Amino acid sequence: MKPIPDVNERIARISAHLQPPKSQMEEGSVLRRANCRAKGGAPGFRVAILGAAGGIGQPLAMLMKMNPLVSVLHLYDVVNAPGVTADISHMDTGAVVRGFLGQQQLEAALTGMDLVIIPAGVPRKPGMTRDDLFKINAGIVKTLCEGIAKCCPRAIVNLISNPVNSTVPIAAEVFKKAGTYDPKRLLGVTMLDVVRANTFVAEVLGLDPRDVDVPVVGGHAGVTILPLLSQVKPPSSFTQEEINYLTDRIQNGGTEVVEAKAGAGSATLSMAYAAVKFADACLRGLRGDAGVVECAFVSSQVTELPFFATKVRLGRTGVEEVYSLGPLNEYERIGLEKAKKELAGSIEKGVSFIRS
Ligand SMILES: NC(=O)c1ccc[n+]([C@@H]2O[C@H](COP(=O)([O-])OP(=O)(O)OC[C@H]3O[C@@H](n4cnc5c(N)ncnc54)[C@H](O)[C@@H]3O)[C@@H](O)[C@H]2O)c1
Ligand SMILES: O=C(O)C[C@H](O)C(=O)O
Repeated sequence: MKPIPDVNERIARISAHLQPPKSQMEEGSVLRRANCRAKGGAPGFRVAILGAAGGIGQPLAMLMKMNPLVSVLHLYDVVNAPGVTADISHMDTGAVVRGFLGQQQLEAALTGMDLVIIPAGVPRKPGMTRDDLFKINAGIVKTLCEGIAKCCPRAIVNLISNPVNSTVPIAAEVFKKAGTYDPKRLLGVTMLDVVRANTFVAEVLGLDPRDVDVPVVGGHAGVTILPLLSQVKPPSSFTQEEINYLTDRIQNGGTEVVEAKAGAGSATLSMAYAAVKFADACLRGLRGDAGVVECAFVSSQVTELPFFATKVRLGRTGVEEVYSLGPLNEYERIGLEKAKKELAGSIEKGVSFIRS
């Protein structure tokens, strides 16, 4: 009897025809593949998830395997990647799945990727702030971004690991050091704040959440999460009591889940949903779809801070336009000042982690 090849070997054989020529991994490859795709020729984009065996990583991997824009899905983790890969690879959807375990396989996981999604790192427990995760997650994000700079410097990066307000500046500094920084390609994922805001506002208004659009700006921690309720679509008015309730619930949505999970981690399922919604928007932008607009924490000139979350337009090169805040009411202006004060410190902490 012939020996049975391992999962990666079998997947590698099946998918050998999907490997793009080396030249396609360079600049312009995204455009060429997207153009092919529009004609029904090539099968889609190459996506890596770093931290794929985690609470977010697993459902995120499952949902990305279901995304028709994805042709190749690389699942990297320092533990359990083979099991998750074997499991996800049995789904009868188009994307070919490959698993990568441990630091020595990081480069293989990253080579040729169009989009890298990073949910690697430790989550909060009750009583902790997101900043309490800095000590561990800063180093993890640094190492992973060094790999990206080396192996897929043109990839779009979706950074989920907390504290996002500091990990995005860390990633930017790593890329600057490597000479590969493109601010249009680095995005901190704040989509869960928008998802929550849409849900909670819809509850108050008695609407279907799918019909509600709440811009959430600033950053991704406590008072830096600033919902702009004056700009809700469809246009709506709220009592001051509703504004206080909604702002507080949106700002503390993460803590609500951390406390409910009572030590077993933070939001994973709603986060995987939000991450896929955001990644799908990035892929549609890469494909060349018009009018793809989402909120994200990006390099920005909207305020005096170097990074800020606002609505951005996503396109073939990543963030193609960063929208301004629009008209704010007095309540939101006060919230903005508080958000900026806290954000400034978190951004500086991330920058100094790499520079000093
Ligand atoms: N941006 C957001 O809105 C948002 C929402 C929820 C959670 N998060 C953050 O996402 C992160 C992950 O949360 P989780 O619940 O999935 O945690 P988890 O502990 O369940 O999973 C994290 C995974 O990362 C892996 N990992 C650790 N070090 C790694 C490394 N060096 N390289 C690759 N993988 C590594 C772990 O093995 C684990 O599988 C946390 O920092 C959490 O705070 C962010
Ligand atoms: O709250 C957390 O620690 C996780 C995440 O940032 C969230 O908003 O759910």
